[in-house]
Amino acid sequence: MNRKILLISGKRKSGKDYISEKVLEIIGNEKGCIIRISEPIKSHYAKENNLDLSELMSDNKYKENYRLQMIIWSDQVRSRDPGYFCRAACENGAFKPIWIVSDIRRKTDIGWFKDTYKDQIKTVRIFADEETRKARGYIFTSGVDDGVSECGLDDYIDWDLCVTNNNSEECDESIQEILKLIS
Ligand SMILES: Nc1ncnc2c1ncn2[C@@H]1O[C@H](COP(=O)(O)OP(=O)(O)OP(=O)(O)O)[C@@H](O)[C@H]1O
Repeated sequence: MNRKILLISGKRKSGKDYISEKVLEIIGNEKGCIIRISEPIKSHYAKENNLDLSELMSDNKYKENYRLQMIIWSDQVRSRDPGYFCRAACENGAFKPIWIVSDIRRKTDIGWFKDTYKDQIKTVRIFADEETRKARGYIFTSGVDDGVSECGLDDYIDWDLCVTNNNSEECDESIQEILKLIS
């Protein structure tokens, strides 16, 4: 199947999930789906450590408590197989023609998608000011915000589209730009 695949990246609380959900609302569930690389990371991690997966999947403190440990554990898995979580995440979207991958964090993620799906890929970077991100609950965490999962794409310049999401006007404009990429 020839797909359109959006790879969405941005710092913590820049609004990756929020914008991905809004784009999906417009595209519709028939055509599109959101793929989260964090899903297989969380489900495998929860299983191994006997944790509550629904709490890990939610946008709350429980997830933040485990974020650093999950990063360390998932890096160990990635060092053996860089595409492991990307491959597992994509199994969830098999039959949909449009995929929105809402949590691209590493050059190895982009590399795996480009190698696997070639010119079906469009990359998007979302920017939000630190002040805005703080208002959304971002608190600098050592080991997370200075690590590769958060900074690995800071120097990536090959984005198909860069957008901002500091307020609802910017968010609406950004959504329109993203939709143009897959029209
Ligand atoms: N344009 C917006 N208007 C109102 N609220 C927003 C907007 N963008 C994001 N938010 C809110 O900010 C919070 C963080 O957004 P979101 O979870 O999408 O960020 P994220 O980049 O996916 O974060 P993380 O990397 O931590 O998963 C959420 O509560 C979301 O509802």
